Amino acid sequence: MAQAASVTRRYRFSAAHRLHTDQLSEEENRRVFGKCNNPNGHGHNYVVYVTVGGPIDPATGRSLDLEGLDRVVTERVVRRFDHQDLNRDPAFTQITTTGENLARLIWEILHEAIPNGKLAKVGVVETRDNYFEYAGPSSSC
Ligand SMILES: Nc1nc2c(c(=O)[nH]1)N=C([C@H](O)[C@H](O)COP(=O)(O)OP(=O)(O)OP(=O)(O)O)CN2
Ligand SMILES: [Zn+2]
Repeated sequence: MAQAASVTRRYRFSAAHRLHTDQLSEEENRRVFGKCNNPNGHGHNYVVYVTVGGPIDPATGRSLDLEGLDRVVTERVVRRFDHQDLNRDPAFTQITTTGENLARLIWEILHEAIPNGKLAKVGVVETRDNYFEYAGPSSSC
């Protein structure tokens, strides 16, 4: 029986954002999001870790074609977000541009494109100290 393994590949993009939601008043936004609600926004050099898994092909020793993964992530994620204002992205009109939401959005984008349930996890590094992960909807939901 083929053994399963996982591979994690790192990607980068830089983007601006502002933590703000129309569901709260201006004052509540300032209280909840603090300096991250600054109207001028701010930027991050985001690092995205994409983990994919599957059986190891006995002939190649690989569980995944990394070049294929690069194509998908570059076209669908890096090109979409690099040097953009995340708050202007259509996916963020109703949700805040938190790391949690960004990790989930990237997972959803990649889940459509990566076949056979191979996508295991998306990790997003936002700052030196902030790291977010999303691994798909919880089975209990
Ligand atoms: N739950 C979340 N909280 C915060 C998020 C988030 O995505 N989810 N994001 C931010 C900011 O976007 C922010 O830019 C990072 O803020 P902070 O952690 O304060 O970053 P600093 O490096 O400036 O931290 P200091 O400790 O103040 O140096 C905030 N919260
Ligand atoms: Zn931020």
